[in-house]
Amino acid sequence: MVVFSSCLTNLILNWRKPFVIKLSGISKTFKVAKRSSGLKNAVKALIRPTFTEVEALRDITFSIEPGEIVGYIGPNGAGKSTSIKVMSGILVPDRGECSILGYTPWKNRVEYVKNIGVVFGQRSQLWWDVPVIDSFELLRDIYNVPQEEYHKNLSLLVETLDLAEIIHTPVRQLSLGQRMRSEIAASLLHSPKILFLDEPTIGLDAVSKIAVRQFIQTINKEKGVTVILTTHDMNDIEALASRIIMIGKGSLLYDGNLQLLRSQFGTHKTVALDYVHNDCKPLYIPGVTITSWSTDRAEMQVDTEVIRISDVLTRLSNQVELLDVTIDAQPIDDIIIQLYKEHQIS
Ligand SMILES: Nc1ncnc2c1ncn2[C@@H]1O[C@H](COP(=O)(O)OP(=O)(O)OP(=O)(O)O)[C@@H](O)[C@H]1O
Repeated sequence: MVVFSSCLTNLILNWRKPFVIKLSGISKTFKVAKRSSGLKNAVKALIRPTFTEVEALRDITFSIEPGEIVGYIGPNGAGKSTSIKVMSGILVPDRGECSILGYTPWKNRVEYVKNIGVVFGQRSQLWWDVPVIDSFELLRDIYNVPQEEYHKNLSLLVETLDLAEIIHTPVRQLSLGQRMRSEIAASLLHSPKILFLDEPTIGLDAVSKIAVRQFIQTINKEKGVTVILTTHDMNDIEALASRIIMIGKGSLLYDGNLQLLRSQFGTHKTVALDYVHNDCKPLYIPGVTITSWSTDRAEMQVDTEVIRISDVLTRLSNQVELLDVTIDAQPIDDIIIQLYKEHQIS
């Protein structure tokens, strides 16, 4: 299994480090009513309902240090949102322990939530019909934020998230990107130490995505906020997270460094060559898959576990006069898909 050695190494390395988040053996099963189509079956289900169980989380264990940005990834239905709900105290797990800043999230909830911020990209914590600023003021009162702290945070958030022009607009009139920036601001008004972001860039255009990413980096660097980020966008992960935790079908599949994941699993490189006009046919080289070949340019995938790039170039330079070479690492998306396939969770 790939939970693997890096997981074990992490556990050993982190043995004595302080943790802000520690999950140990967290499991959660949902009981779902079975429904078949047709009126007869609907009546039957009403009289004698039958249930099936969905194991959303199975024995999830990991720890996170203060100031980390962790990418929490996995395919649809993997259990990411369920994990975030457990960590933010919305859901109580069936088994296992969870300690966040010394709190058990689903106990002492009122005190606990003063320390965390949560953004669900698909749901809003803002009041739909009132201007953004009114929601902010309500949240200030709910979290009991002192006036001075509130105003300091508000002006910083308005400036960095570019909210000045939309703060008096009712939420229902905002674009998705404007709403998301307001949601993120709302989650930070009470100066939380930990921020849970569940798909914060979903549906955003490229400019808004970059703005959200830059902001996450800023609050992490300048305020030391620990960030747990779930996303399907690997660009978010590459831009923000040096560590990823990957789950699939409720189980932990990988916990480790993004670069390590690349070097362990990213064994394919894309090589493009430009050469002096030449009519020769492509060479067969084990470990090399030619994806295009013309009289002055060739593109290929090289499996670096089979052959080194330098050996490929030496063999090809015997055949053509090289003008230019471009080598691209395997995109992280491909590596992730490969891992999902290996675990049969795609
Ligand atoms: N309230 C619920 N009742 C029943 N089943 C649920 C409930 N919430 C989640 N599940 C199930 O638990 C599993 C994990 O769901 P979860 O929403 O945590 O996945 P996810 O990784 O966040 O997926 P996505 O990327 O699609 O948002 C899924 O099979 C889902 O159908």
